[in-house]
Amino acid sequence: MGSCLESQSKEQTQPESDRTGGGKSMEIKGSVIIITGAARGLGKAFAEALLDRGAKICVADIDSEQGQSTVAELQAKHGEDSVIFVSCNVTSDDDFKAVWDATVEKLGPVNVLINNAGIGNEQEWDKTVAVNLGGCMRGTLLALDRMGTNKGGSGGVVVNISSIVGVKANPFGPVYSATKHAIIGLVRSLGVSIFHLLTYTLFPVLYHQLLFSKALL
Ligand SMILES: NC(=O)C1=CN([C@@H]2O[C@H](COP(=O)(O)OP(=O)(O)OC[C@H]3O[C@@H](n4cnc5c(N)ncnc54)[C@H](O)[C@@H]3O)[C@@H](O)[C@H]2O)C=CC1
Ligand SMILES: CCCCCC(=O)/C=C/C=C\C/C=C\C/C=C\CCCC(=O)O
Repeated sequence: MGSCLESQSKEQTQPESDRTGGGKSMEIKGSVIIITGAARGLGKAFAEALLDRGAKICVADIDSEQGQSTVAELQAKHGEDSVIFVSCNVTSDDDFKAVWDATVEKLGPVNVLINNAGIGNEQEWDKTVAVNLGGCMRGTLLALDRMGTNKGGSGGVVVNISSIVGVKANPFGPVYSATKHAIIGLVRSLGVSIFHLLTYTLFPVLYHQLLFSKALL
């Protein structure tokens, strides 16, 4: 974390209302947005809503078949230049960097990263930590490196997807719940210590999707 906290003293004097990194208000139209885990579910819904508002989207997902199918569907509605698919396992530094580079090359400089990819495997708990928490940490630190005003970037926005069980206990899924609590700790701590980017956390409650349906069967 050392490098991302460089030269914070100047930014710490910024007023709370001016923490977009670049100090500019956010315009969705024309923004370039990477969404992890957007092949389906909530991530796909974010992509649809943002495309409707004029953003350009990179769908970054480990499921290439579903990701390509989703992007074909979205391109049919919004055009080939508006949305791309890049294969990405969020537990891999190399994959994340390749997604960033491909997005810049095909869509332009990135303005927003949405760390949405998540799993709920309580048995293989280390995988759940690696994807849910590791994916958010890796993406947030990469975004700071690529967009941070302290690194010569223009600033930007990172949105990390937590959950209602990130603020409430969930005895049926303690590992999943712990990762969602940790995401809030990450964003809270970044929010008070560095202003090179604007960071948000979302707390969805329940959205019908495949994995959750399977978990209930
Ligand atoms: N569905 C819900 O009601 C809620 C969901 N959430 C959170 O929202 C996010 C999305 O959830 P859903 O859309 O429901 O899940 P989903 O299971 O429908 O979609 C998850 C997506 O992430 C992808 N993915 C999984 N592992 C990956 C990896 N290692 N690298 C890249 N992509 C990977 C999957 O291929 C899939 O496309 C998750 O972080 C979840 O914890 C939070 C609260 C409620
Ligand atoms: C009352 C439980 C509310 C859980 C809200 C939530 O975060 C739901 C997420 C659903 C899917 C997320 C994607 C992958 C995780 C799969 C299952 C998680 C099951 C939730 C749990 O074990 O806590």
